[in-house]
Amino acid sequence: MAQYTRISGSVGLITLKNPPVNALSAVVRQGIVDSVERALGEPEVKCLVICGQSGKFCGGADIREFGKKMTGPPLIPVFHAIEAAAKPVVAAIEGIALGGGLELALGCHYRIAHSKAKLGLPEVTLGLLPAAAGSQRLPRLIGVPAALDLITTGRHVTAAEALQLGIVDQVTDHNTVDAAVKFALSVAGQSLDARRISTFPCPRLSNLDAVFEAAMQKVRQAARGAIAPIACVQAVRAAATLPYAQGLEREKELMATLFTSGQARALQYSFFAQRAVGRWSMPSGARWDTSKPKPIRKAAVIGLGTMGRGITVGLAQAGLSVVAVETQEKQLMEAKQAVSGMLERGAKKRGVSPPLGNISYSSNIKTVGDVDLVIEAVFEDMALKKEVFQQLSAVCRPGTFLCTNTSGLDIDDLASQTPNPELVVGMHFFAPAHVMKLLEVVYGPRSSPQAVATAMQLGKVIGKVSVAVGNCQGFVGNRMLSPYLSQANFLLEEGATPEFVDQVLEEFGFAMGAFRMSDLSGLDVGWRVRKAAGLVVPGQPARMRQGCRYSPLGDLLCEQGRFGQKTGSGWYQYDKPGSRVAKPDPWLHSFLEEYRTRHGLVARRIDHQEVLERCLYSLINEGFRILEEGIAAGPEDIDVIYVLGYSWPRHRGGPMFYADMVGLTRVLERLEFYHQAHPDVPSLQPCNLLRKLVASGSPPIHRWREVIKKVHSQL
Ligand SMILES: CCCCCCC/C=C/C(=O)SCCNC(=O)CCNC(=O)[C@H](O)C(C)(C)COP(=O)(O)OP(=O)(O)OC[C@H]1O[C@@H](n2cnc3c(N)ncnc32)[C@H](O)[C@@H]1OP(=O)(O)O
Repeated sequence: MAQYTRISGSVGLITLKNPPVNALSAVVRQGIVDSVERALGEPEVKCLVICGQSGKFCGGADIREFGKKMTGPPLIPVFHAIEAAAKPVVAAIEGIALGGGLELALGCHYRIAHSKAKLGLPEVTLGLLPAAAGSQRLPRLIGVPAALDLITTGRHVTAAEALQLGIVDQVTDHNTVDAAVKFALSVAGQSLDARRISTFPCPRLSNLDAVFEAAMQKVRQAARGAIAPIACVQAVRAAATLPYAQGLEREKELMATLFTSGQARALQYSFFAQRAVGRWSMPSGARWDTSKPKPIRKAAVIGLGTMGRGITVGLAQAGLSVVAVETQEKQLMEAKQAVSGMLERGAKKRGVSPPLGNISYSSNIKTVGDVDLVIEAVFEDMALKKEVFQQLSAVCRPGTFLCTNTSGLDIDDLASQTPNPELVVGMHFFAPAHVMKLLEVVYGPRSSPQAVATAMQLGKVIGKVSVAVGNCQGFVGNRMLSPYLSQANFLLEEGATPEFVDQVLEEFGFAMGAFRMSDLSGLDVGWRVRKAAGLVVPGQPARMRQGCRYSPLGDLLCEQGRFGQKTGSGWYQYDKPGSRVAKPDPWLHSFLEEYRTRHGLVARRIDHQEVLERCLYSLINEGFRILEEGIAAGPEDIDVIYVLGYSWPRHRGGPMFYADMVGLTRVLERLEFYHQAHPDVPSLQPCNLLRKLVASGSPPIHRWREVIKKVHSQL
């Protein structure tokens, strides 16, 4: 609702009340209309202030109303009524003014913000554009280049930047409503002619075409197929070239296309999925709301390689006290220098001082005796990790949580090295660990709910989106990647090139195709895992392992020392080791031809559809197996992992959402087709849960949990 009160007799105060973020639901919109009408009708009222309750101005349109039947007054006429008011209306912005929230403020005559407030038009991140006249008012207020930046990126700006850009008129460190009331009284009675943004001409640009061409090129490059950023540029162009009313029409047309698009659905699903993963549950019945985390004040990181350094930076930046341990003095000194550099660069960017004092460095593992939680981040080698866990068990005080940063090793096996396996959880960070948003929190069969809750909470404290998953080979992310990469390799055997496979996957929206990604992360990483799994043993049949098809192509490249970017060659060639520019490699093409000849394989023409379906559907099929086994609690967990950790295009929601969009029947049929053609590839065999979902009439993704529950109860 919107509550109307009077302050100091002559100020009408409208307070938006719709927890948690005062979104502009139908009731709130109606409340604003009624309150404005009332205030304008009261002769004693000289001016109005609009604010939000609980220190939050407004989080924008109510996203939960999208896709439902529209009720209540539409936003544009509401904002026009405010702008047209004959009494000054001041927005008192505390906390947030986002999307429709900022558009509401732009409809007001003045804007006062608290110094800690964040403002922005993030609609593009939901597959939309600021279609409550934001795309038309903002460029008129702050000019085209700045408006293009804000609207196409959706970034939030601080109150200080908003003041500099001219979005707000005043910033206060004190009570914002008091400041707004005082301000409103000071301007009451003055002419409002120069305060109605819709009447402003858009600031002229001499190089208008060049500015929009550059903006379009920039968003096309960054968008990877997303349509909303392009529509945002078109809407701002309308503001720059058309009268306000016509610009508004164009905004409406563009929004109509976006509003019902699959991309908007996917992005809005992704928004809620990222919040839903915080409400985790385990097959044992333990849940986020019944498991209390222990507060972590002091943590230790063991092993200061690339991952350990990133984790140390993340913890220190979040204000925790960190003991950083590396047993070799030389490496310790190098790590200290690197970590300090990362902290200094990060602090410079954020305009704060680097939290160097939060970290103490040591070459002695015994110095971790008084920490609340340890994150072991030594080399990915089970024997080494076991040794470290045994040492930790001896030196840590009772009750210390022991976490391992691993991308796939058995958490339970590691836990068995300690007298308290209930305190052990996996924390799978993604490189670079201080930047990447995703954290897989892996529980073993003996991990206590409190250990999981503590790791999830710590993830939140250091700014990660944490997803709780069960213990299995590769956990969720890497387990699903395995069939995807296998298919990519099989396609090479059958006649495709790395360039073609990558082109198809990048056109789908991945930042990098399977082969460019492997070159970046290093081919030796997978080689080591395959060796440990007993797959790379001399004397084995070349293309079969345990009765299943196997491609040794990656192993053969590694045997040649081709580890990817770091060695200057892998699936592609590079100018020099470490270079990032991948070029097609004639050597690789002849190598593939020789390989096919040696194994009697005849190259055939492979089309886009086959590449996409075999790579993506095998990955999705593994996702269904993971749900069936209870390794992930719901499809949202998998989708968040893929969007945040594996560069799955956000506007496609994630693999499980994509399967829902394609249609489960279609996914099942195509998997059956490919499995018939490749019976020796078990990952193409449709899994039981997928069949059950199709047999249940292919319910939409938000109802899959009901079917999953039934499948689990039958086990
Ligand atoms: C019908 C046609 C209308 C056309 C209008 C077109 C023009 C306007 C479009 C818009 O305004 S679209 C919305 C733009 N706003 C946003 O994108 C903001 C989204 N929210 C956020 O970024 C964050 O939630 C926040 C506001 C910065 C707060 O972050 P915080 O970390 O503090 O909390 P969260 O866990 O993220 O959120 C808490 C809770 O609130 C729900 N929520 C947040 N924003 C909205 C919203 N705009 N509508 C509905 N619900 C919202 C969020 O989902 C969380 O709830 P749970 O999911 O955990 O239950």
